[in-house]
Amino acid sequence: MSVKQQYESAKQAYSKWGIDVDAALDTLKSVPISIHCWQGDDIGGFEVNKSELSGGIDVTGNYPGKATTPEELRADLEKALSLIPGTHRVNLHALYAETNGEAVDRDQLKPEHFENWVNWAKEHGLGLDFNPTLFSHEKAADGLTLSHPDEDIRRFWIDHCIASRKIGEHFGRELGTPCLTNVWIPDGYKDIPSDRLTPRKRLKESLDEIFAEDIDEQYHLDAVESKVFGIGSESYVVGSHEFYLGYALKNNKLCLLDTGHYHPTETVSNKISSMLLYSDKLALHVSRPVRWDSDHVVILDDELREIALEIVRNDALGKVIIGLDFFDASINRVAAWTIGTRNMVKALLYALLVPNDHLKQLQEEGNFTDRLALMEEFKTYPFGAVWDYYCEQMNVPVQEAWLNEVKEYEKAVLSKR
Ligand SMILES: C[C@H](O)[C@H](O)[C@@H](O)C(=O)CO
Ligand SMILES: [Mn+2]
Repeated sequence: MSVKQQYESAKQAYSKWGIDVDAALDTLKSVPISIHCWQGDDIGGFEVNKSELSGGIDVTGNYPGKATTPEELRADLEKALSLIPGTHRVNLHALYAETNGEAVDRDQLKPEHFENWVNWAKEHGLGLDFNPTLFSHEKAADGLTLSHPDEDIRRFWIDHCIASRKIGEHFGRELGTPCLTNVWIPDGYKDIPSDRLTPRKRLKESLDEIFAEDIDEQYHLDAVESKVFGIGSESYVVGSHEFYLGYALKNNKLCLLDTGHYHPTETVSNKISSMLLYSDKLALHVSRPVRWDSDHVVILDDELREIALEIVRNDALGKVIIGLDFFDASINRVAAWTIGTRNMVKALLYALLVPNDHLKQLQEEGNFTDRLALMEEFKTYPFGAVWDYYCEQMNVPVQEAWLNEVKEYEKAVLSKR
């Protein structure tokens, strides 16, 4: 049977439950995933005075062929994007600035340092998102930035974040789609603090300065990302979940939930509905923590499906901004992007093909037997046939055919680096 014939047969199975598969695919096409550029070069960036990766995060593995120039990184992203169905976005960090060999410190960064990225995004019809980089820098050597006791260091990072918001606004104006600029800081302590409040007060004051200027939401959105611990900040993180939840609600900012930034049995899927009762929008960094915030490539596991279900069944596709955050240097990096992003899109498709309203009704009626039975049966409905058809329609390889393309790219391009 052809992909189309299998699709037609799958459509019939879903139509029994009133699910319009064609409409689901139309919806899916309109959902952008923000693909993080940093999977392509192990969060190295292109700064002239490059520092080692710091901030309590780590990339392990030494698979050959990582991008070492902006041109290589963009070429690798293009390859991955050609294997992922849909129109997506690319998420940049400040350390991906291009400064023509001149050392420009982060507080001095300007939109012009990202012109190549903007032109490239225009050429490929992509939106851009942005992150100030508050790690891998001598002024973050002790793991403190916006909450630092030293005023000069704080000033430097505040200015960097202000500069980053202007860069994000520029992206939004140039590309006609708002840029999400997300602030994540590594600040915290290895051992038990004697004062948890003072650093948090300083962080709050720094954020107030950073966000003092309003930027039109048509071009730019602000997000803040919390964390539970990092390497070297095991006992205390200044920007905890509660800190940013409070800050975001009070100041009309987006909370960004990274799926690797919570206690191991705490799930982001269970937070989305609560948070959307109090904010119009929130943002995600979808990652895969293995025992810690290890940033493994996203797989189609239960939690990914549950996150997608929470977004879809709560009618929140326009409210939850979906970004990815993983970095694995032990496998082909183009494959890592492709696997992780295809899985995110697959999870959304899965969620669109579940009779969500019927299942909600069953719960309201207290019919938990039918609820469980159907939720389980839908796991093996012919979702794969719909996915294959979607890939074919979107002119990207069907099933594992993309892997051969990555292997050819590795042979022709990556292996020559
Ligand atoms: C590089 C990313 O911005 C960084 O991973 C941050 O988002 C994070 O999740 C830190 O743990
Ligand atoms: Mn993150």
